[in-house]
Amino acid sequence: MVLAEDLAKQQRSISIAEFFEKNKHLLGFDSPTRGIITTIKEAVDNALDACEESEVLPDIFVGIKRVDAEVYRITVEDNGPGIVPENVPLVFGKLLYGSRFHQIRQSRGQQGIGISAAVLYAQLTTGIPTLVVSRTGAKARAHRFELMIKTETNEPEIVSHEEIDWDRTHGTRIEIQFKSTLAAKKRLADYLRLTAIVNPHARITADIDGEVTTFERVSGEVPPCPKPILPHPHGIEFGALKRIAAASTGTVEEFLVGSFSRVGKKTADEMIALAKLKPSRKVNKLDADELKRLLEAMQAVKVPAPPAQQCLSPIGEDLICRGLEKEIQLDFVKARTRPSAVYGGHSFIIEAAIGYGGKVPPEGTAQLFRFANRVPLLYQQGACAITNCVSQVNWKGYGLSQQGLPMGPMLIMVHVASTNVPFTSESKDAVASIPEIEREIVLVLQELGRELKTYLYRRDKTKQQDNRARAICSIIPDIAAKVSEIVELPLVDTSPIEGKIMRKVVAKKRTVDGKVCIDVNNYTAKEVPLVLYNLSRDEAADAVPRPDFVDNMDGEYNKVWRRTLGAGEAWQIVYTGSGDGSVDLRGVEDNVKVVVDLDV
Ligand SMILES: Nc1ncnc2c1ncn2[C@@H]1O[C@H](COP(=O)(O)OP(=O)(O)OP(=O)(O)O)[C@@H](O)[C@H]1O
Repeated sequence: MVLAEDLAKQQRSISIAEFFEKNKHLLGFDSPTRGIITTIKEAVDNALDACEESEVLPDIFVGIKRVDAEVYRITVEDNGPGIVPENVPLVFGKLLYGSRFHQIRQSRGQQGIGISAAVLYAQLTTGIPTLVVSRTGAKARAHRFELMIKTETNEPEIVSHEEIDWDRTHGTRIEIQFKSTLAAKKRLADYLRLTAIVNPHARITADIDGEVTTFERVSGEVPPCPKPILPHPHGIEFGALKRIAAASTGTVEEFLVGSFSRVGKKTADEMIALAKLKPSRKVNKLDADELKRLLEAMQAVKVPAPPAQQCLSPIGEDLICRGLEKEIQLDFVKARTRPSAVYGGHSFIIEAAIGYGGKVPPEGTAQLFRFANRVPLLYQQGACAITNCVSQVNWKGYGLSQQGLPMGPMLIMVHVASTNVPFTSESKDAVASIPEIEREIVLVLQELGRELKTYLYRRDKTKQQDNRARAICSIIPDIAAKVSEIVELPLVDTSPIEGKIMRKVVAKKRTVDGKVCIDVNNYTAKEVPLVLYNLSRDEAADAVPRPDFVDNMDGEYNKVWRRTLGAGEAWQIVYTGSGDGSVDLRGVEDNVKVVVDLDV
């Protein structure tokens, strides 16, 4: 039998770095393929957080380069505030070291593990130290470090350190090398695209093994950096209360007013009375029983919700739509930002959007984009409360078929913004099932579902009317020809009649001065888009609307529109006015027609 004394010889404390070296899957490093994505995600999250904190428009470079058969070098460079040289080794060489863990506000990073876990993974797979260059401003020189982590002690090991010249005035560059593959290229591209959608103020340039893509920003405004708030009395637990009470020197009343958000003198007195304490008692002298009573009273007394506008930074409906439309061509897109709500004393806001049609693949279930604090969640979709909520909604009621998720050319985006996103694990892949959060997600999806239903109804109705009108219009020229033959009068132009029936201007193609032109005749328009469709639907769907068409208008309003079209192109302009117009269609294949839609 093993004696307690024998066991005692084997018992020793475990450093956090040793623990995560063995359990790297808990941090999102379960496979070499995933390692690349997790590393980039952690570094880009940090870059975006840092830029937001210093109110800089992020300009982020992400590079992946194969340097050996199985070894990849990952580079992430930002134009953030940089990191002071004394802290660089701790930020990258020590797990559980960070600036956000103790703050109650929305941020991408929460735990202080992310980037050091990537450094740990690199040294585990290749043994190569991580290179960090950081500069804090024009007056300071850049510092270049080669770093590793001493796993037994969870302390940084500085392999080299020197001051260098760097053409960036402020920012941070990190280069990590580890064993991996580029098997997850598509997922990586998805991650970058989704990051760009929810960070419309960021420019991200990615060089993935020589393939360069730039995600341009659609907004030139840095979102306001969420401000930290004090804990809410409804979100505090006994251990935390005991710790902060022991560190305070004032009276119970001063403690309540000074240490918690939304607690004024009146609320504090109510709590104190309910806990049967004297307001003048020193808070650090309360015994365990008194603290328990105080906690119960703090949670029983009604307190307004935490100040969400201050500590949260939702993206906003307009920017969500613009972000989605920039990356994905859609026929319909609507976004909603719910009012702030609270779970367990933590503020949160749910935002969501639905996109339909356009270039979204029509087969299969809807694409679901999940985000938490502006970070895309790429793994564990099935284990996430967001997925659950999407499946809970009765999409059939909104005219869609459903197999868990709704079916069809649809995308659903849900963003949970909170001072404390409840993740199911440290790898921050899935949102835990919290009834208050789930309720808000379902509500916002139902709101958007109703909007989508209205859109689909109108679209189907218009399609039906169009089909009928088209059937009638197709026989009008024949009738006109027959009538002109019978009455022996010249053939009249029936296009205005066809236009009236179709509630569109039907254009006629003709040749003027050797140029193929399309005339757009006799209509009265308010603000109408002129759409040039190639009859091949696929080609038309591929063509990008070109607002620059307007620049090519000759004269004012109802004059001639001229623009040379390439084969297979479709352009859209907004035209205000009425009258005749013609479009120069030199070089266009024969199968182009012009339709001015009047019912928009
Ligand atoms: N590029 C950067 N620019 C400025 N500061 C940075 C940068 N990267 C990291 N930091 C600082 O280093 C700290 C630790 O980063 P780390 O990624 O380990 O944790 P985190 O982002 O706080 O939380 P999480 O573990 O949830 O990602 C951050 O809190 C931040 O203060």
